[in-house]
Order: sequence, then structure tokens, then C-alpha cells
Amino acid sequence: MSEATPDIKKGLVGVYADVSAISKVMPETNSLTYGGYAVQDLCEEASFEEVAYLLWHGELPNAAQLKAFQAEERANRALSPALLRVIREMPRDAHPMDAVRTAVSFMGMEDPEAGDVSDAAQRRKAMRLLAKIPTAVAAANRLSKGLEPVAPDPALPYCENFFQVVFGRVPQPEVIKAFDVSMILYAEHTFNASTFTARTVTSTGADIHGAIAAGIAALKGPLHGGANEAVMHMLKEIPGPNEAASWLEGKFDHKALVMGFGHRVYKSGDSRVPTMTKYAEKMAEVVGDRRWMETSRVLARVMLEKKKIHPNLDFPAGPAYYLMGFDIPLFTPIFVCSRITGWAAHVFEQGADNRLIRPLSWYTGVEQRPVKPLSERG
Ligand SMILES: CC(=O)SCCNC(=O)CCNC(=O)[C@H](O)C(C)(C)COP(=O)(O)OP(=O)(O)OC[C@H]1O[C@@H](n2cnc3c(N)ncnc32)[C@H](O)[C@@H]1OP(=O)(O)O
Ligand SMILES: O=C([O-])CC(=O)C(=O)O
Repeated sequence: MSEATPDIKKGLVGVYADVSAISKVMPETNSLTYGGYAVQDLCEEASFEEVAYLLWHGELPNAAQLKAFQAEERANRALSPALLRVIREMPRDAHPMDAVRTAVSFMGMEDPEAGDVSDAAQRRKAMRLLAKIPTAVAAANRLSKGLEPVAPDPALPYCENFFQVVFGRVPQPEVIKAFDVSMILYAEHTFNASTFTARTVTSTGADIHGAIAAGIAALKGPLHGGANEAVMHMLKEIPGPNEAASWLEGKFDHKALVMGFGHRVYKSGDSRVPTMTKYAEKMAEVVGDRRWMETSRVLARVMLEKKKIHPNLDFPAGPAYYLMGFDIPLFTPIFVCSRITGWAAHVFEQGADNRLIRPLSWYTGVEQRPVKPLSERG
């Protein structure tokens, strides 16, 4: 007699898996808060470092707290000679997401507190990851192009240093501001797939490097963080704004996914898109190249008219990063540099009130049967 299948929420759609005090997504108003602050207000009033502090401590820092936080981040940016050798040995055509995942695993092995999963040690490790991941991402990117890595500069703030290690120079303030805004918007988003992965790893008692490496693996997929690079490939495939509508019709005919559109939680618009679009438009002005944003506008209009689907954060972030001069394969690793803050906050929260994450599966395979000896199997 077969039992009735229980109510299965495929993809865990609509399931509350735990409580969390880090951020709140409100799809009914298309809004998002970190620690009670609207994300668009944080973008205008705070820096990425301040937001990182907020996510890890629950409060925005005062001037002295920020200074200490920044000093610690600046002091931890350099990679060990051994890790630099590992990065040098990586295949030239390795995807930077695989490179950063491997670098984080290696950092875990050489971490001075490897094996210590106390809250205090996890927090110190998170700071080392925040500081070192950009250096590793930039070194892998430069080496893949035959360029030598650029050493991080402890005299520079976080965002300026990021451009320094990638390009060997710091751009104008408008570019830094747009990048800083993107880092704030990408920092945290409740129980998305990569964060839930990091929490699941943490729930087993494993250390933060394992949780972050697993989070990076989850983020790489095109349905999640990998969409920001896919968006730019898509924009480059479309000849221009005049062809965008017919290009989309071709996608609809094949029932293909249009990258950078749709979201599991937001069904009437991603809270972060207006702010990121504003700064992507500013980048288009600074660079003097409007074609990507013009094509984007047509795609967004037609997707809404024909499919009632809104863009997600990856849609404006893709062209914004392209206009900032980043190579397309670097877009999702930049997301990693930001999301390490949210992932780590969830690692701390999971660790503080842990229960092993272990749901059930409903078996649909062959009923129990005898094992035939090898000689009797056809
Ligand atoms: C930072 C981030 O991770 S944001 C997400 C980035 N990912 C992308 O941009 C990839 C493209 N988007 C998608 O694949 C999806 O929208 C996801 C994975 C983000 C969300 O998936 P779900 O919550 O499972 O959405 P769901 O599949 O229920 O979508 C509802 C309908 O809209 C369609 N749809 C959703 N997104 C898209 C899209 N981008 N292009 C075309 N159709 C889409 C689905 O095919 C589905 O149609 P159906 O009802 O005829 O089957
Ligand atoms: O929340 C999600 O499912 C995906 C997302 O937008 C994010 O992680 O920023």
C-alpha cells in the first residue's frame, strides 16, 4: 500500500527555515533592511565598511569603531607567499570563482586559528577573509592575463584598494561611489541559496572557511550570483536597443531564461534595482557609453509588458561593472567580496544558536528487494 506523498515544498519555496535578525526582505513593498536600516539609505549615508560592521555587530559603528575596523581590514590584506604560489599554479583559463573558492580553502588550512570554531575565532577569521579575498581575486585575474599581481595598499580605503589590486590605479570618485554602492547592495539578502549553504555547513560544526567556500560554490551558479556575468554576455549578444525587443521574442519562442530577471522572493520588483540602476546610469555618463543602459531599458520594458517579470540586482550590476572596466568573469567574484560580509554574519548567527540542518526526503525509488549474487545478475 503506497503512502500519500507529504506536502513537499520543492526548492523550499515559502518555507521559513529559522529566525534571523540580520536583514529583512519585504516583497510586498519591494524593500530590504539591514539591521533595520533601509538599504538605499545605507547606500547614500554609509560606506561598505560601515555596512560590514553593521552586519557583524548589529549596529552602525561610531567613528572610533569604524577606524579600528578599517585598521584591522587594511592590516590583513596581504596573501601568504604559499597562497600566491598556489594562485600562480592555477590553470590560466580557470574561472575566477573556482580560483577564489580554492584560495579560500587554502586560507582555511593556513589560518593561524585553523580548527578553532569559537565565536571569537570565527569573527577574526571573517575579518581575514574580508581583507584577503579581494587580493586573491585580483591576483588570479591579473595572472590569468599574464600580468603580475599588484600588492594591496594599506593606505587606501577598501574600495580604492580594490581598484588598485585589480588595475594598479584608483579611478575617479564617481566610480568608487558606484562600486561602493554595489558592494552595499550585494552584501546581504536573508536565506538565499549561498547563505543557506553557508549556514548548513556551519550547522555541522565546521569552520567558517568551509562555510564560505561552500557559499562561493553555490553563488557561482547562473540562477544565483553567476547571473551578473550572464547579463553582460546577453547585452553583448544584442546588437543594440532597436534589436532588443526582437531578440527577446526569440528567447520567448524557445522558453529560454532571460538572465537578470525574476526572483524567488520579489515578484513585483527587487528592492535594490532602482539604486543600482541609478549608479549604473551614472557610470554610463562618466564613461560616455550609453548603449548598454539603453538596451537594458528596452529589455526591462518588454519583459514587464510581455512576461510581467521584473529585473533583479544582477541586471543593472552587470553593465555597471562592465562600465567600471572589470573583465566579465570578475563580476561574480566581486559579488563574493561583498557577500562574505552577509555570509559571515549568518555563520555567527547560526553558530550562536545552532541546530544541525537536516530536512527529510520522501523516497520515490524502487521498493525494498533482495540483493542477487554477482553471478546471477544479467
Ligand atoms: C542575486 C541573485 O541571485 S538574483 C537571481 C539571479 N538569477 C537570474 O537572474 C537567473 C534568471 N532567473 C531565474 O532563473 C529565476 O527567476 C530564479 C531562479 C531567480 C527564481 O526562480 P523561481 O523562484 O523558481 O521562479 P519560477 O520558476 O517560479 O518563475 C515563475 C515563472 O516565471 C518564469 N521565469 C522566471 N524567471 C525568468 C526569467 N529570468 N526568464 C524567463 N522566464 C522566467 C519561470 O519560467 C516560470 O514560468 P512558468 O510559470 O511558466 O513555469
Ligand atoms: O535572495 C536571493 O534568492 C538571491 C539574491 O537576490 C541575493 O542573494 O542577493
